Amino acid sequence: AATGPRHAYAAMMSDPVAKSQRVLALPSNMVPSPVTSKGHHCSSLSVTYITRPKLVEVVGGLVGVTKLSSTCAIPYKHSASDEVAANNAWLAKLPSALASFDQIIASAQGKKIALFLDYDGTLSPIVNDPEKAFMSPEMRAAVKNVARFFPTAIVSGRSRDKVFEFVKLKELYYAGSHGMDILVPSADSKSKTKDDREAKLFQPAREFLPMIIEVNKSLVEATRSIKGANVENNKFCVSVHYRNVDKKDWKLVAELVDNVLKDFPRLKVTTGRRV
Ligand SMILES: O=P(O)(O)OC[C@H]1O[C@H](O[C@H]2O[C@H](CO)[C@@H](O)[C@H](O)[C@H]2O)[C@H](O)[C@@H](O)[C@@H]1O
Repeated sequence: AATGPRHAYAAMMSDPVAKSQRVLALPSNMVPSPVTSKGHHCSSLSVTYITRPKLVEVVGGLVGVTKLSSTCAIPYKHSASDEVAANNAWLAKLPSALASFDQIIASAQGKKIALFLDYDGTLSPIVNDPEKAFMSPEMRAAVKNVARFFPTAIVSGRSRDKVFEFVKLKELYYAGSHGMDILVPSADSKSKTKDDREAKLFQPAREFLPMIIEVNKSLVEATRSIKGANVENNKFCVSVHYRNVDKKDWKLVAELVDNVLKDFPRLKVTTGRRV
């Protein structure tokens, strides 16, 4: 198993026909683990073999649906040229992985593969109401399919429960609250040890929960008078949405948030898409 990947890679490099026919040897998990019919779990090392065409088919299927989802985004309510410029600068710095798909597949040969997916704007289109950011059945099927071959995680700023409510796939890893709430999927029910069977939970910021509840309350109060502002409790973090706020009040929303945060010096403010 240890030398398999290197041999497969060498074969593909030296033989052009092999590029489309030989198998890739892929260790099956981020953490060494056997692959079961129901997913991945952590107990011993094994290798999953997947052909290059299959790899392209599986990951390409997901990429295809993701492209559809990305282009379905509802047009922004407030168009602004400075925002377009900022977006272009961001894309220049971090070009879309979708444009380099072939390159990614080529460099994946013989490597241990795990998929980390964002939810909003990746698996679901951006919409004005965060409660309605639904995933299409086609996207769910594509994610389910890749998770059969690779450990697949969804990393989101949302609460883990909320993401699961949208995605509904038990075999995935979920990292909610920007990674502060991680759930490792439970293993096959036939697993020998109780530890193996139970899903594993990592919540390194648990001590901050009372503080987050308090900050959520203060933010709701502070933004109450701003039409269109919406506070979303994401368990270990809080989002203040301004997508539906009149553009002239965006600065005010930012000031109100900063003002509340002065009382919580241990918390950090980050920004996202109209959030
Ligand atoms: O880091 P992310 O996983 O991308 O999370 C960032 C925020 O995602 C969600 O908001 C975004 O999607 C909404 C639904 O399409 C949209 O209305 C909003 O404007 C976007 O910012 C989520 O609702 C937030 O809590 C997250 O902070």
